[in-house]
Amino acid sequence: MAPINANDINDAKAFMPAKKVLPEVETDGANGNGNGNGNGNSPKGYSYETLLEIANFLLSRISVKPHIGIICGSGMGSLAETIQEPVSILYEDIPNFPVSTVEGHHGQLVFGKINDIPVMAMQGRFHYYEGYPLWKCCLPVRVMKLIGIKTLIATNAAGGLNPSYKIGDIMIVKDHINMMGFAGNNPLHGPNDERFGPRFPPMSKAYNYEYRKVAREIAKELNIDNIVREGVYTCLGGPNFETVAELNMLKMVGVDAVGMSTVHEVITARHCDLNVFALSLITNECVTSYDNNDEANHEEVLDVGRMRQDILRKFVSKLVERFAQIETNH
Ligand SMILES: O=P(O)(O)O[C@@H]1C[C@H](O)[C@@H](CO)O1
Ligand SMILES: Nc1nc2[nH]cnc2c(=O)[nH]1
Repeated sequence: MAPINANDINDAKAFMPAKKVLPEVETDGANGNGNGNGNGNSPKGYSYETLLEIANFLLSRISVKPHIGIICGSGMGSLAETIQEPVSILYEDIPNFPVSTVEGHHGQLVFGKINDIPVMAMQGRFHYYEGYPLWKCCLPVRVMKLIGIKTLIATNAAGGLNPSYKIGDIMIVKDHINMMGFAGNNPLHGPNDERFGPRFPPMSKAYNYEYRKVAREIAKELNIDNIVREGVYTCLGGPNFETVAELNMLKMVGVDAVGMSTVHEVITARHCDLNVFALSLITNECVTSYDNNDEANHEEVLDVGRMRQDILRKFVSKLVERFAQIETNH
């Protein structure tokens, strides 16, 4: 057969069904799996130098370096409202920074103090389902490291899979299952920059044991230990909530709560040696039976965040205070 050329292809288009307009999704320009830098130029993500520029841009706007970084989960942005002497910087004003596209994620960094401890909070995180490759979802974690953060507190909204969990419970994350990583989608995919961390970072102690112990003590002091649990989290790509069969499979492999974030942030944080604490607010009970007519929805997720905001603010304030003490004693 004669070879086809560009004109043949154009002619062929005339016989195709009406063209679908697809949203722009960032890929690495190689295999389209979203692990690359999003501009098609290299599979690496932003260079160390670009991240340093972002960190320096932020440092030029603040007078005190933060020690603890907080990522606010869906509907949990009010955690950043406990920050005293706040300096807020919109994501859209930060060079090379992604922007938030999800309701319940405000889209700004807030610097200041909680209980006199310098902190920075992400009021809004980035998710894979928004079209960002995983490395880009986690870019702020590396920026935190470059700014001088020692400890990351990641919060998220999650569906409760453990049948003993109730809506409004707070689950201290003791471990995760990296489902997206099983399929090869990992924020550390691509060439490794040793300035951040090793090629093969261990993950068996990802969630700091001492922090978890202190968190359980704080829960008792605040008299909320009846709603505080400890369990295993997993992240799926989203944006759809899970099917009954998927949830039953996850339950079988030991998942207690399911969400769409955190795991890749924690991997990135541990890679660059940040201490990690994470918690999930259980915003809905996962539907694991075909007889149950309930359906998960984002409005409910945001409502439960609002309902629990006072307790979460008190809990996180105490965590910040005690984690900072632990770090000074080390
Ligand atoms: O940012 P998080 O993980 O808290 O958000 C969860 C997962 C989805 O983004 C959203 C679903 O309601 O909540
Ligand atoms: N994947 C997932 N994410 C959530 N975020 C809040 N609830 C849920 C849920 O049930 N599933």
